[in-house]
Amino acid sequence: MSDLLSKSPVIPVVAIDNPAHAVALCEALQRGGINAIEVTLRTEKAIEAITEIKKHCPKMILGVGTVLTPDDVLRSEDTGSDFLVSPGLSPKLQAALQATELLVLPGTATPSEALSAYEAGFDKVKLFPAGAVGGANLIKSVYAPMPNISFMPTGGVRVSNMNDYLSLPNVYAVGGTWIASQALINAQDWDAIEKNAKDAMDMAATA
Ligand SMILES: O=C(O)C(=O)C[C@H](O)[C@H](O)COP(=O)(O)O
Repeated sequence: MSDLLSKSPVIPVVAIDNPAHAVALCEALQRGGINAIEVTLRTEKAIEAITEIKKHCPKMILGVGTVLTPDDVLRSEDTGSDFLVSPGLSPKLQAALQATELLVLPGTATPSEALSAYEAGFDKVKLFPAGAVGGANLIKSVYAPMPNISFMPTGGVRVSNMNDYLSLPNVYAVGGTWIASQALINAQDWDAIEKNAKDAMDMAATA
């Protein structure tokens, strides 16, 4: 299960307003070479969109993002998704995340939070909001004292800085909205999303 993300160094973080866009979005990402997606629970129809992807895009590694509550964990499990991502951890959310069989990538912003997440059983965490809390320098600095914890930075990651992160030994992936923004999805600009995906994968190949 922890190898789930090893084939995708880049995770598009998306907010889908219209579930009818979900499959075309995944197909555009896949044409661009990306086979993983994190669909956030930020929109009203997010669960419907996730269900569409699960049904029609079996090769997509499917994550649910913006998981904030125990109820979000249960709703996400019901969709048959592969992994869960949260922007942070609270005691109640942590207990619910410890109870799931799914791969969990909890949000952390400091070394202490990363250590707490590790103690709770999570050795792959997300660093959020990465750019605002120290970026690649922060992740680089914590490698020596905490080499067993690895990070997926999100928040301020773009094609121009993604390799600052991916070149570090304790980064397993980068995530972000720049590949498939809500505006591009709503405009159904699949060509632009395919190009952004391809550019990101081409960049990742040189990390
Ligand atoms: O809500 C969540 O659970 C998230 O996953 C947060 C997102 O990862 C960031 O908001 C992405 O930030 P940008 O790529 O800078 O737009």
